[in-house]
Amino acid sequence: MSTHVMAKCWGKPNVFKHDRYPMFGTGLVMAEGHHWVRHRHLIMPAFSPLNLKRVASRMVECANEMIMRWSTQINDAGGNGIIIDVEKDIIGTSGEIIAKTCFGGTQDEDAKQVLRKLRALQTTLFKTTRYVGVPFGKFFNVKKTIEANKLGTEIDRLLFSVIRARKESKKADDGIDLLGLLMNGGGGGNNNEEDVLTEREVVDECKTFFFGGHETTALAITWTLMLLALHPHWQIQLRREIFQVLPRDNPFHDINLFSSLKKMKWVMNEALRLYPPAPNVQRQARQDIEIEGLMVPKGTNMWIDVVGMHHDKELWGEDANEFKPERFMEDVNGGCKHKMGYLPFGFGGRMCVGRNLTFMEYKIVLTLVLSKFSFTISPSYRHSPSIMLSLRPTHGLPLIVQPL
Ligand code: HEM
Repeated sequence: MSTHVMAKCWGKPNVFKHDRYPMFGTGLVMAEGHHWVRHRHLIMPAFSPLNLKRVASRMVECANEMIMRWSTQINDAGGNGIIIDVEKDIIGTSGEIIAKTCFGGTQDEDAKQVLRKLRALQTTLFKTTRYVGVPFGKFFNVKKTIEANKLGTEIDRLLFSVIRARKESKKADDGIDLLGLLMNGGGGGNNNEEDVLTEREVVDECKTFFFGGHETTALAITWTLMLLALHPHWQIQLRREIFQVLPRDNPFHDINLFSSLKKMKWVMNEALRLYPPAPNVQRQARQDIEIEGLMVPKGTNMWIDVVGMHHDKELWGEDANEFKPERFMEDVNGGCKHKMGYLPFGFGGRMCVGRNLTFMEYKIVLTLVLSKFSFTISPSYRHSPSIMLSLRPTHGLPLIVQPL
């Protein structure tokens, strides 16, 4: 069966669309059919390399603030190094980055509130035992469902007010943050009414970017730092590469040089293989589908276990569980025996729209932290990855951070 036919046969499970509505609304992650085609077409230009280059300086600003906080903490403690919960700080920084990338730093307080409420919403939806998809399941935990809807409405209200304020103020940098681009038809030069998102649609896309855009990227960086702390020779290799490729006095002078950070890319690919921040992808059969003699009846929900697939020895070989960035040296698929075996950003037409933003943020943050500090695992670290929509370290990531 061709990929084209497959794409039309599968949709997002209805059960998740309803359950996750307060978080994503009908934003791109949940959209389908014509609605999805229109949104994807309008949103893609906002993530073009040119637009991303324009927001790079905001990423550098946020990452530098974190570096300065760490340096101050280390100096205050005598200058030799301290234990820092790196996950917490990286998620905070990534939240600031997505807020600035979305809102351009013009509505900082609103952005912070959106992030706080989204986090509370995530805890309500995914940290408690709820019976999603179980018949009458919503009656088992009415309180949590009401709480989630309330938070969803509050986030909507905040975002509507941000959009209206933006329309009234017409700030000079409106066009260079994601919100400005979405409000102007995605930055693709669209002027047709059909080609401009409504306020409601912009709100849902902002929620999607805010949530989908910061935690995943932060976790990619967090798991990478854990792996580098465990494999110091890779830490040294990346640092050496950074100093060879980027000018020491102004590393972000030319963002095009990032493409020469080859080892950093292998390390990122390997971290995303071992600890994919999006640990599973779900689909529902929109019609009866036959796959190599197997009949999947219409309505069937399917989970693609990305973590399982990324650790499958039949696909990756006996060293599947080992950290070996060099497997990506010659092959973007890391030598996986199946072309669909490596899916950190999903697949086909629904592949992650924000991956270039992630690559940029990942390289900026890693360049800055590795240029200033070395990392070792803290004795207090307990390895316990768990899934709360994304794959995260349950007890955070305490690392010993030392100045170079
Ligand atoms: C390490 C970082 C990231 C990972 C691992 C990741 C993972 C994914 C995956 C697996 C999908 C496919 C979901 C599916 O098919 O059901 C996806 C879609 C999506 N991602 Fe990401 N993502 C990341 C970063 C981002 C960022 C930075 C943004 C935006 C600022 C973003 C926005 C989206 C959107 C809007 C979609 C839906 C695309 C569509 O259905 O057309 N993601 N992402």
